[in-house]
Amino acid sequence: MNIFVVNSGSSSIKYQLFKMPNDNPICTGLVERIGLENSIITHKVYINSEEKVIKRVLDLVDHEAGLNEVAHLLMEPEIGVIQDPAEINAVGHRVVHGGESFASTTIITKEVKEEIKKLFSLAPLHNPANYLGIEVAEKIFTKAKQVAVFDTAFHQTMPEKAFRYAIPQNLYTEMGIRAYGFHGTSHKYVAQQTLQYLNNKNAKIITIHLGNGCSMAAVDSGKCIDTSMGFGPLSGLVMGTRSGDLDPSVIFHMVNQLGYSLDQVSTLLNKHSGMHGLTGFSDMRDILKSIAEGDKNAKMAYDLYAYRIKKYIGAYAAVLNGLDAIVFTAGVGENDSNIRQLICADMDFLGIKINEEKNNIRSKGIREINTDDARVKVLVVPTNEELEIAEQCFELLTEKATAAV
Ligand SMILES: Nc1ncnc2c1ncn2[C@@H]1O[C@H](COP(=O)(O)OP(=O)(O)O)[C@@H](O)[C@H]1O
Ligand SMILES: CC(=O)OP(=O)(O)O
Ligand SMILES: [Mg+2]
Repeated sequence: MNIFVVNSGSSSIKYQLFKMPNDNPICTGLVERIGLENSIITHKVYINSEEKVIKRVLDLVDHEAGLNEVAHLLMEPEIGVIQDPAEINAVGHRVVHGGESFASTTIITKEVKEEIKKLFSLAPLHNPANYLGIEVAEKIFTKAKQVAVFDTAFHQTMPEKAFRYAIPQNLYTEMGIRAYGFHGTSHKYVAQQTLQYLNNKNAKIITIHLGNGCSMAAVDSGKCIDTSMGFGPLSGLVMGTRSGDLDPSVIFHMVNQLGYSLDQVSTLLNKHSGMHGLTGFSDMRDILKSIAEGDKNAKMAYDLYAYRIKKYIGAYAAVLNGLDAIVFTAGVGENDSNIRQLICADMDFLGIKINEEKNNIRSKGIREINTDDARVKVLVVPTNEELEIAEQCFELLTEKATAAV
């Protein structure tokens, strides 16, 4: 079954094509700078374990232009991996917010699209882009089943005391105001990889996803029991452009005393805060460069970023009542050894001790970076949201096919 996975962001599209049940992608790619001059497509084709990289610089005005170009690349003579869009059996979409309507992977219908649309205001950086990705894929891959995999789904196992806010009851029962949690596909994937690595399906672990957006999850026996993002993907950790945890009084003060509109506050907290607000840069590589150049402000921001994560590790070790492993993943978590070192420093009372040499080794697979005598494993586990999405689509569609027989 050919499953094409689309992860649409506001200005980018990540994609992978799988011939399931084979876990190795046939091709992968990234479209960046959509809507700007000089958009870039990096397309990789894997033939007989050899990687062929194609880079194209184009002006892609929108996601439709981006996905159309990707479809051409999939079919291009010489590097093409299919001959016709009809060869794609399913398109798996990452959809960030599924609210309480979607606890699992779902075939996209008109009604499902309406529900996703209703959740735009709760995930303004993500759901509109995900929705657009679905509309465009429907036009290009007309014969394919369109499937949604929700970031929120993995967190649906949280107990009520973890997902409820202490606000009047009807706001939850009638309006659905509660914590949902995000990056669930990534937390689920790395948690499962970790349980396999530890050979212990009952392990207590903390997964730490540090990408542009950042979140953590407390996972007991493979089930999420708490997570740092909430009603929308804004709370919890300090992120590239998002503030993370903030006393709501700050918002009242900004609106009532400083004259901000609510839209301005939303833009400020979602797009101009986090590391970007603190340093002017959202990309950790730029921040590391500033620190190396002696920028004290950048160092303070880096310390704040690590400190917030440390606090959540303490909290989650408590709610898990024990800890077997902490797991770093995503762009920053997988690549920035300095942040891992800073987060894990002075946590030996919890059994967390990092081996500096192991921490600095770069490799592609799962890596153990704790000292030999540490009680808690510290792991770097590369995430693969696209593979997890393909597997969930495959499972759903083969189940449906079996049920139909
Ligand atoms: N070598 C590196 N050192 C530090 N940070 C890195 C490195 N490589 C990538 N990153 C960080 O990873 C982030 C992107 O992570 P990613 O998981 O791809 O995020 P997203 O999926 O949200 O776009 C970048 O913003 C950058 O800060
Ligand atoms: C939910 C979320 O924050 O996603 P991303 O990290 O892709 O922005
Ligand atoms: Mg991501």
